[in-house]
Amino acid sequence: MVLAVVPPPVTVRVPAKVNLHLAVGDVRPDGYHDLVTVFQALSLVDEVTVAVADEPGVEVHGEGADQVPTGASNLAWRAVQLLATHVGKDPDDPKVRVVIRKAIPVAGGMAGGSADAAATLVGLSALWRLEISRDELAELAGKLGADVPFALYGATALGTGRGERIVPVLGRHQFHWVLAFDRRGLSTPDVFDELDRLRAEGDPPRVGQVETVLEGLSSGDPRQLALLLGNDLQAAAVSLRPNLRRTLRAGVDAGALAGIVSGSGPTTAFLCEDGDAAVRVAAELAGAGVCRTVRVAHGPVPGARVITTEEPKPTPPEVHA
Ligand SMILES: C[C@@](CO)(OP(=O)(O)O)[C@H](O)COP(=O)(O)OP(=O)(O)OC[C@H]1O[C@@H](n2ccc(N)nc2=O)[C@H](O)[C@@H]1O
Ligand SMILES: Nc1ncnc2c1ncn2[C@@H]1O[C@H](COP(=O)(O)OP(=O)(O)O)[C@@H](O)[C@H]1O
Repeated sequence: MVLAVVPPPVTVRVPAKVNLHLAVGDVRPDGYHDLVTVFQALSLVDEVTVAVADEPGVEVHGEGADQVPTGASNLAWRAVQLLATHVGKDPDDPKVRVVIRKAIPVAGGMAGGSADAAATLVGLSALWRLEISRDELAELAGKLGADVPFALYGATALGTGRGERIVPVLGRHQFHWVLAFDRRGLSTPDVFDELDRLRAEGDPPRVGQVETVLEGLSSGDPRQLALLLGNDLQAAAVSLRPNLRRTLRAGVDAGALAGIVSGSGPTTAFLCEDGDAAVRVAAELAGAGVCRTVRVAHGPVPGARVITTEEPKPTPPEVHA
């Protein structure tokens, strides 16, 4: 008698990111821009469960689920196909179901789709019991999108190249954030295009040196860090969504130390003095009517990691003669 053991589903928790510093170079021949960025992973997380299934596919629930494709263009599904190909499985019949529970706003500049892809890579590595290092997964992740490798590592990190080359930034200080979600998302390529347009017409502001931001981080003083936050894409995001100017002002009026557009936006992120201040700022910002939803978060937090693996449940015994 042989027991056919189906491996149990694997659930992975994966963080959103904010860019504390985002310096954007000129557009390259491949359409990408060279970046120098400092990512921080925040306690706003998606959860992704991967399971062996006869009916493969992706299900999406939660924040913005109706705006996320469930077919082949879902970034998590592209991660399934890429990893399957990499390890010699059939990418068109991977026998996997992916269930995504979203809290990260869709097209919000917080890398939610990238997070789901990174979580899928980590989940499948556990489900398929692959001997594969984080660095090898990061190589694959970079093929899925510029932001995907960071979601594997989490914490705070320096990103260069397209943003996919990651070096950890050490530090033990926690920072407290308020996040304001806008009513609709913004397309990342549209925001980069808008920056190119603004630069062709004039001279939108450019962020300073990354070294000063790294010093601000290591001081652990949110007041110092607040002075150093900067994002070259902010002018472009505000140009496409002028209402963000009002949101940024409202956050500071509510008591935040500084506000910034997160990545390509339109989510705005407000750095606060401490956790209590963040709760107060969130309450006041929510009452100001300048955004759809407000969340409190802290960072840095770890990257994509498995949170549950139930004991294997044997299927009813199959008797082989
Ligand atoms: C802007 C950032 C900042 O962290 O984050 P988001 O705001 O999207 O979360 C990232 O660079 C987004 O990374 P990601 O969303 O993974 O980008 P990709 O899918 O690789 O690229 C989408 C498109 O964005 C533009 N793009 C992206 C990265 C980069 N370094 N230069 C670019 O010009 C290109 O037009 C590209 O076709
Ligand atoms: N798993 C996913 N979660 C969210 N968005 C996804 C996913 N797969 C594909 N997308 C698409 O990717 C686009 C960018 O989404 P997202 O990663 O949330 O935003 P951003 O690039 O601004 O951080 C969205 O328009 C969405 O339709």
